Amino acid sequence: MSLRVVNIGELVTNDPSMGDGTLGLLHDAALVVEDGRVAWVGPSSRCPDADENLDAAGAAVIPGFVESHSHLVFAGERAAEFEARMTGQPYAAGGIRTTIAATRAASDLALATNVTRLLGEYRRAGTTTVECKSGYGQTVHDELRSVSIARCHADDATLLAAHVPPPEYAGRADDYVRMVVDEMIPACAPHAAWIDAFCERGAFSAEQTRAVLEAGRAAGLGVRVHANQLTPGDGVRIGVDLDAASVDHCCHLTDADVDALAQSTTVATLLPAADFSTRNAYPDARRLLDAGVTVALGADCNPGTSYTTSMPFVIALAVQALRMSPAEALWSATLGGARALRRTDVGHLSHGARADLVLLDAPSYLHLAYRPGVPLVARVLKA
Ligand SMILES: N=CN[C@@H](CCC(=O)O)C(=O)O
Ligand SMILES: [Zn+2]
Repeated sequence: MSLRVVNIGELVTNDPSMGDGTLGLLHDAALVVEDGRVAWVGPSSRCPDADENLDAAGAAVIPGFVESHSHLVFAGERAAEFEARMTGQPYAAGGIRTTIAATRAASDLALATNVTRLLGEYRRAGTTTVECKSGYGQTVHDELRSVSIARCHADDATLLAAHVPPPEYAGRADDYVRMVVDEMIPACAPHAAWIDAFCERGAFSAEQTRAVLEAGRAAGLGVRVHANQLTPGDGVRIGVDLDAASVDHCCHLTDADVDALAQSTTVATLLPAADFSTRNAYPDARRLLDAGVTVALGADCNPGTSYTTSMPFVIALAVQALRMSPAEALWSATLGGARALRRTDVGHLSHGARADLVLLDAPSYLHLAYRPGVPLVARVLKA
């Protein structure tokens, strides 16, 4: 089964060998998909035949967005906490416990239904690859069902074993970490691809974070970290030490953190929608980019700090608030996300890539940032 997409006004391939600049831009282009993969890319006038035809009518086509950071396995919502924040309360990691209580009380069906609802939102807004974390259970039983639901519905499942010490371990975070290492990781690792921990005041210390990540890595999981979100700390350093695929948030970095990232293969994943919704400091994206760090952008959908699934919104925010160029922002939301998940098959439209295409209701990808808040995703094709 093959499909050809013709009359593409502007095609973003993210392959510099195929077109102009880092985005590998082509104009008046066409693309052929065979068995879910990109089989041919070139000028529309020379496009080979295919079983089916799709006329893009001069619109822009981009790779599907790659979301490398989401928390979709949860019950309930926290609009009241949001209102309190918007009227003066600071965000603190403790709000996570509200969602832990609701998630523990929810059925598997309710949790899975929430995940598929949010994945549908992501898809309609152009996202074709989604990593999904557990983390609102924080018992062996609840993390196991959370990570199993994540694996069943999302592309990549992450065991966020250390999100916040749950209420029954209040004041005993070391005991909680011991339970995670001895019981939770052995039970859950077979169902996940990644281990994650929230290294932050009010969540887990540097030593506790390292213990959880090392145990996850020893169980065969790749490493990712919630690092340096609310305060400066050791999360980035630990992530780089453990060859994390990604350190996420990165709002409070020292020069040493930036240098360490620049000399590593660890991606810095920026989540500006969380900073927008908490009114916290944005990360310094320019400092990271100028130092040569690979930067990804994610929406971080979760009920506490970032209840959005819109990567176009994140791109617009990255351009305005993080001072990224429109091209940098699109790259970071597509191929940057793929790098953060250590995937080579998504985030670009080179020959052989998974055919994840987004047709925009716009002549250029620039409109994603130029027309903020406007639903420009006209059609989404996954594989
Ligand atoms: N930072 C920790 N985890 C989430 C927030 C979770 C919550 O507040 O429920 C985040 O990525 O922003
Ligand atoms: Zn998160």
